[in-house]
Amino acid sequence: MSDLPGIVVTGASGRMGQMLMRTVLASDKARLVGAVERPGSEWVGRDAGAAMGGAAIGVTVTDDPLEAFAQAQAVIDFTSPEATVHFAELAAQARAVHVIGTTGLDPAHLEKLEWAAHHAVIVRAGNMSLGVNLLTRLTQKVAEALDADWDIEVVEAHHRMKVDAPSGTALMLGEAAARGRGTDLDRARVSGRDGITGPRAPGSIGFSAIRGGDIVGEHDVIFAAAGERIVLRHVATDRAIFARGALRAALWGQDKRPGQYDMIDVLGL
Ligand SMILES: NC(=O)C1=CN([C@@H]2O[C@H](COP(=O)(O)OP(=O)(O)OC[C@H]3O[C@@H](n4cnc5c(N)ncnc54)[C@H](O)[C@@H]3O)[C@@H](O)[C@H]2O)C=CC1
Ligand SMILES: O=C(O)C1=N[C@H](C(=O)O)C[C@H](O)C1
Repeated sequence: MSDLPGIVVTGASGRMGQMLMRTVLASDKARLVGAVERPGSEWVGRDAGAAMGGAAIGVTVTDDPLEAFAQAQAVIDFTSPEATVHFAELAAQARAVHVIGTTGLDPAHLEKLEWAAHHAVIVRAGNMSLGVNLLTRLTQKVAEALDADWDIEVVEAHHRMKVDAPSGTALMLGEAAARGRGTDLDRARVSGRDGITGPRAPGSIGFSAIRGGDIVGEHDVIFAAAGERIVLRHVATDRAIFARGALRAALWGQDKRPGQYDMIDVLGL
């Protein structure tokens, strides 16, 4: 039997789940040992490769995460906040690295991840791509260099099926801008203006979300001053960038101590 790290992908039938399974199957650094879907999914009980429309791969999609995680060195999880919190507990019990791409987690969800991170490695990021993580660094630097005369706005666009807003990436970029400016995003954040809003609150960081069609993910960080404007932009055209980052995180986490990490740690940025 191969000693390559065994990976379980949760949310196997999802947009990211399928991309993740293809990425792991194509890798010579890891092997796919499990695929998990929610109870009631028509994928449960089917071979994961066949369910994706290809050849059988010998991995049956299951709705029993506990059984699947017991064979895994890492769980890659792009599902929903409720599912992710549940998986964190089970991955910690199995001492498997838990790579979390799920977005839309609220403070109560994040608190529950704290417990799990005492027992196992968690790598979580609202965006697993190299490009976006580099952009967070650039955003922080630009925000550090500019004074409060420069208004900061984050604009994001995603496909029509996306359920959370602002996107996890937009929040990462907003956090980076707030850090650079020495402020707290929770206080500075203004989302989705509508109606008679009055003039822009000085020092605020604004978020706007566009939803439509099959847009993979686009993010602009706008620094606007009187007479000039800087726009930092990332455009994702292929979900493979997120899957590659997630697999890299799963491998990176293998020899790390329990705790919470992000893609800046993984990429060494
Ligand atoms: N961090 C990153 O780089 C990225 C994060 N995402 C995030 O990943 C998440 C998923 O995105 P998509 O794949 O587009 O969504 P999707 O809706 O296509 O897939 C989610 C899958 O999770 C499954 N699921 C839900 N609850 C489950 C449970 N209890 N057990 C097992 N499976 C369960 C659903 O049945 C579905 O197949 C979202 O939060 C999205 O924002 C998406 C792309 C990149
Ligand atoms: O739901 C998506 O599709 C994406 N979600 C992540 C986010 O919320 O930022 C990452 C990427 O933009 C795609």
